[in-house]
Amino acid sequence: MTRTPVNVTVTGAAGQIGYALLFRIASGQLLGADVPVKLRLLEITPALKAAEGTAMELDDCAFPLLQGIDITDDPNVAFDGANVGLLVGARPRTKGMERGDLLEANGGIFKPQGKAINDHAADDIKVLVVGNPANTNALIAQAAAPDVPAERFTAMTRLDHNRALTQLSKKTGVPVSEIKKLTIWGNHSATQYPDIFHATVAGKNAAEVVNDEKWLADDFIPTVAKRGAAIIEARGASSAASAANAAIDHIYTWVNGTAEGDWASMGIPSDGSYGVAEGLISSFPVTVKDGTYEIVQGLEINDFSRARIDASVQELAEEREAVRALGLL
Ligand SMILES: NC(=O)C1=CN([C@@H]2O[C@H](COP(=O)(O)OP(=O)(O)OC[C@H]3O[C@@H](n4cnc5c(N)ncnc54)[C@H](O)[C@@H]3O)[C@@H](O)[C@H]2O)C=CC1
Ligand SMILES: O=C([O-])CC(=O)C(=O)O
Repeated sequence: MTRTPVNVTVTGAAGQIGYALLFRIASGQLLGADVPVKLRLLEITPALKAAEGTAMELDDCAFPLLQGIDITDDPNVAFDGANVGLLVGARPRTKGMERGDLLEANGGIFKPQGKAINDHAADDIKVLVVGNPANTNALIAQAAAPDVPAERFTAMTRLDHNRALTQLSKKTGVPVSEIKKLTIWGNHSATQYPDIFHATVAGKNAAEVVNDEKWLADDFIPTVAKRGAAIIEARGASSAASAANAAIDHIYTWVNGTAEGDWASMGIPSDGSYGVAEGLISSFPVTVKDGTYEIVQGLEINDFSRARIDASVQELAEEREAVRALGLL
């Protein structure tokens, strides 16, 4: 194999998403079946031993594409030469914590990681933030990396996109493979807006096929937006394999492109499109070609959608103000 390996850095590698993610990266599902990878696992010091255990298991898979594993608790080492950064490790909210406490705790994680990316990553670095609150954590990391093009910092809403695909498939009886152009707008939070008005189901407009605004407002949207909480309730732990799967989908799409006649949802820095304040990392419909994404332009936004997009964007603006007040931007 002569191709130069791609350096993939995963933070929070010993966590539950990390465990579901690393084996798929090493098997070629992140970048392609012919792309060799080197893994860099970043963890906090007390979790290094667990990360070593995962690395031992990776060794034991004898993946032909896996050309090395480094484990470290130093972000400067973890991101040295990184081509892809999957920022999964984050401080989850625990009892008694206010949102502001969470933003502050995560600032302590994403600011130094952003700086390490700025100082050490490869020129083509692509960053996906998974750790919550993903959009605002991405903003913190981006702000700490002024030498990296801002558009390289993205946040994950692909899990929401995939959840919406399945809910729509169940409602219409049409397989997910025949559902296109669905959009998640806004924040990866309960305010997100899954939009089917431009989606197609077996070639027909999805909203017309469904023809049930009550289902849309009272069933579909809350089911998708609150799915994370429903998984925690059912499993006793937050989504892990589905989150890892969405991270794989997000990067695979970013590197290999969207299919003709379809688009994906990505949390990306707003250029002001669709009235989303510039600079906020908000989810948009995007097409991707040659490793570059573009916001789908010209979609008509009806009143139903407008109110919901605005509410989620308002929440993002408030989160930005909160981290700004904490000196994290
Ligand atoms: N955007 C999305 O759609 C989703 C986001 N998430 C979020 O992903 C994050 C990770 O979830 P899990 O893997 O289930 O959590 P987890 O608690 O199992 O693992 C997190 C890992 O991050 C590590 N970590 C903490 N601080 C770190 C630092 N400074 N550097 C490197 N590693 C660090 C911890 O030691 C731990 O091993 C959470 O914030 C969760 O809310 C989860 C599901 C979906
Ligand atoms: O809700 C959570 O804590 C995990 C998450 O982001 C999701 O499953 O969408």
